Amino acid sequence: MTSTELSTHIATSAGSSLFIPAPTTPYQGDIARYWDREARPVNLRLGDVDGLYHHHYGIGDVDHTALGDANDSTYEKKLIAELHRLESAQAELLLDHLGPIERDDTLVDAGCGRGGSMVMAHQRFGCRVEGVTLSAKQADFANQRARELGIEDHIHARVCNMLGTPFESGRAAASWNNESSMYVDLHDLFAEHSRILAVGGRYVTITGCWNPRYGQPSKYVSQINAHFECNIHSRREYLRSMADNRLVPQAVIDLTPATLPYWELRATSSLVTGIEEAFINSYKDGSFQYLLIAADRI
Ligand SMILES: C[S@@+](CC[C@H](N)C(=O)[O-])C[C@H]1O[C@@H](n2cnc3c(N)ncnc32)[C@H](O)[C@@H]1O
Ligand SMILES: CC(C)=CCC/C(C)=C/COP(=O)(O)OP(=O)(O)O
Ligand SMILES: [Mg+2]
Repeated sequence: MTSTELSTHIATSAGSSLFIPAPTTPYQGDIARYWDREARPVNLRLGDVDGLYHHHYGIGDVDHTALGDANDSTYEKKLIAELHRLESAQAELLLDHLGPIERDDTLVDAGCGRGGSMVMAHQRFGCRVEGVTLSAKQADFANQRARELGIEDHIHARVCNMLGTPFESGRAAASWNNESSMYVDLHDLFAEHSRILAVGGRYVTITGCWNPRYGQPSKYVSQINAHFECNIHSRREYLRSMADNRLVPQAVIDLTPATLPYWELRATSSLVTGIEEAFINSYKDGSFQYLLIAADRI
């Protein structure tokens, strides 16, 4: 039994397991503080559009007819709605790859943020969704949104290290990391997903990863790491760590071309955060890729 498994979950019998949380590190304390303090307009203004708050990026073609004339007084509002639509389209694509999910299934969102993807998953499948985040502020926000929507019986966010969750082994029908895998060691991560997933369950991640064909992380990838205090992994590490933990890829989709229109539109908005050029340049020079990987737990 790996140290992660031992420190994570000492099961005595169903329902009476003794849960010992995975150790947290000073780094995870910093990440918790980052997200507790985060309040960027680019995230809050987009979430205000329909109450789905995301901390991930968009995919798909920009609907320029929806934007209208850039000189129109309503243009900024339409641009925010369009950026948000593209971010919600990204979550829809992730959900498309979870496979057949029943109302009595349980899903796990590892690194759930303010819970936008959790709400979308429940609205699509009618199932239960458990989310974990290091940020108490995010967990509270997500649970408040669930109460406002009257779905608090179905979705729940908690402060918990995704490397050591309290969830029973082999019970999750599907689980995912939506732009949250770059904060943890992938072997530890996929060992925990492999533990909580049912045999035949589905794991999905949408992530940015550095491209081994480029050679090493580029300066743009380093800028993104510094901006978010994260540690972007290579595409090779994802596939190797999955294989070592009984996760066999069913689909690997390069979403790089699909995310560029979002970034090019975002770079024209008043909500820029300064990281836009690093994403655009790294996608264009091939050093960075935006991938969806869907894998079966065998
Ligand atoms: C970029 S946000 C993505 C949020 C969400 N997946 C979404 O798509 O909106 C990254 C999330 O990962 C969470 N996170 C980072 N490291 C974590 C860890 N070790 N355990 C649990 N959550 C973690 C952060 O708290 C944050 O909620
Ligand atoms: C693809 C990669 C490597 C992403 C890193 C993880 C991350 C911080 C995503 C966006 O969060 P956000 O929506 O809070 O960021 P922003 O403020 O830029 O919109
Ligand atoms: Mg954002």
